[in-house]
Amino acid sequence: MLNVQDLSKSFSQLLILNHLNFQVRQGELKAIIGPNGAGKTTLFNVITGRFPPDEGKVTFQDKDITGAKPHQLSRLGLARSFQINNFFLKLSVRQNLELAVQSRLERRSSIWRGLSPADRLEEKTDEVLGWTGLAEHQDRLAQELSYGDQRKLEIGLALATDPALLMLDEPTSGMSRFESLSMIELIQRLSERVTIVLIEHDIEFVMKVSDSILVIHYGEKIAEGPPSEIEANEEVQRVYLGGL
Ligand SMILES: Nc1ncnc2c1ncn2[C@@H]1O[C@H](COP(=O)(O)OP(=O)(O)OP(=O)(O)O)[C@@H](O)[C@H]1O
Repeated sequence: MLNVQDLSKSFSQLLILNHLNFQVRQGELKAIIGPNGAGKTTLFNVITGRFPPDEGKVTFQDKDITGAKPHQLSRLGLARSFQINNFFLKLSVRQNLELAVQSRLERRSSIWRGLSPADRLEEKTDEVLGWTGLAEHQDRLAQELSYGDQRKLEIGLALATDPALLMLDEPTSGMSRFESLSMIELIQRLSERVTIVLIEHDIEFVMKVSDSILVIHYGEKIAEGPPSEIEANEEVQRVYLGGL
């Protein structure tokens, strides 16, 4: 589904991504881990068109998306959820989701089986509220949500565009243990219906949910494989995990 080939990126002559290669298969949950400053967020930024790469190529569903802008990627079915709040604080949860659904419906009218536009909007918004577990909060203003629920709303906004691939940057960061557990449960549920690439620091979580893990260090791939292989990899233990 996603193919990253020989991707490099420097800032001020400092090499942040160093000839990275990896693939994400349809249906897989791939985690990207590595120490602070390893280049994980930069990798997301380059894949999702925030910065162009210096070298290399990214293809998504066999289309070259190197340097494509976020709105073009969203149209193709690649959505990214941010660490920052990307929604309207003074609109309700439902209104925020409706705006995101609307932008997608205008482009994907063929999949909606002859329902009226209002019914389609309602159906899809209800679906996203159900997936994210936010139905009971749908009439609350986004600013009134707990931090954990705001992060779920972020994911809901990405889901509202019906992505084939969802990219999540540290979805549990800053959360309480309780909020993290609820987020982990959500991501496990979502991974049954959408391909996910996840940057995450919580190793226990990563080991539990991932099909495949990519480990980067100083912008280079040092290991890639299923959790059992990563856990047993000596270089990974040395540079990152501190002996699992
Ligand atoms: N826009 C930018 N301009 C200059 N340097 C940048 C920019 N973005 C990132 N960097 C640098 O690139 C390096 C990698 O940062 P990045 O945020 O990608 O790492 P990370 O692996 O996501 O780290 P963390 O786990 O701490 O979030 C850092 O040294 C950072 O200062």
